[in-house]
Amino acid sequence: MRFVKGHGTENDFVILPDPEGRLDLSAELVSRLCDRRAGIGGDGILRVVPSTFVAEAERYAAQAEWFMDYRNADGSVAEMCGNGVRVFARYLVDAGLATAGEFGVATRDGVKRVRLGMAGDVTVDMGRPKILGESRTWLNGREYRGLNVNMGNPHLACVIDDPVTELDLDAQPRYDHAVYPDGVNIELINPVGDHAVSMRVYERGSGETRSCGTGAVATAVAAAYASGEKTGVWKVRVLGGTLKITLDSDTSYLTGPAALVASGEYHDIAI
Ligand SMILES: N[C@@H](CCC[C@H](N)C(=O)O)C(=O)O
Repeated sequence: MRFVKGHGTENDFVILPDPEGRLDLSAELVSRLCDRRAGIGGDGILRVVPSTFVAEAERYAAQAEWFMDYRNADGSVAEMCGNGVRVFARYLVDAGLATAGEFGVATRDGVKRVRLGMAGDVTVDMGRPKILGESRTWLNGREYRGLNVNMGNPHLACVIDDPVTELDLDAQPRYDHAVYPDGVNIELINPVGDHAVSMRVYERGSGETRSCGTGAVATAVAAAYASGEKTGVWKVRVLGGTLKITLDSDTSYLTGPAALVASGEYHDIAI
């Protein structure tokens, strides 16, 4: 199985080119690939498949030739991945499957427009964040309140007073299952300056990661909400770097680096 390894602010992915739509990705295979000791290692998988070959993406084929089939490291399926789309776009351009400039990528949350040059940052139009109220999480013996933000996938974005650097995110923080029946990505946020925040994230299906693009947009939404704003540009510092989020009145943009770092062949040895 051919693979390429890439990351966006150290949110890392195994990219699997599947031009003929032949790969059968079971949850077990995904978790073996993402295993950091016995596999290639990654927070998730990006299967690159023509939209016309996938029932759930066929309707997007006219606007987006390629479908990003995203899987979390535990094998679960997610609707969207913001850093993943940026890395996916970088891969398409690098592999000669798309031309630098602007184009659409099909995802389970619809078509995302990406903008990139031959090198440098990648910007994605992430759509309008949906604020669905407030909710709570419990970790390290504390309760934190936050905003329920849907970016195609579910988020709980909490601006907190405790320093995020001191949180223990080894285990899944508890959350309200009635609000999030399909699980949730949880962001813990400290303001660190004018329109600048520091964020750590516990991702559904992957555990703590060094960055999360959809989570960074949810973070900017929560930070803006906390300061009574609706639009503006926010810097979100994550463990793996910095992302720029632009909140417009009718959409949001995620900008940051995307790098391809290795390629090779995977030999699946199920033990
Ligand atoms: N890291 C991603 C989000 C990946 C999906 C998430 N874990 C979920 O299950 O919703 C990003 O950059 O947005």
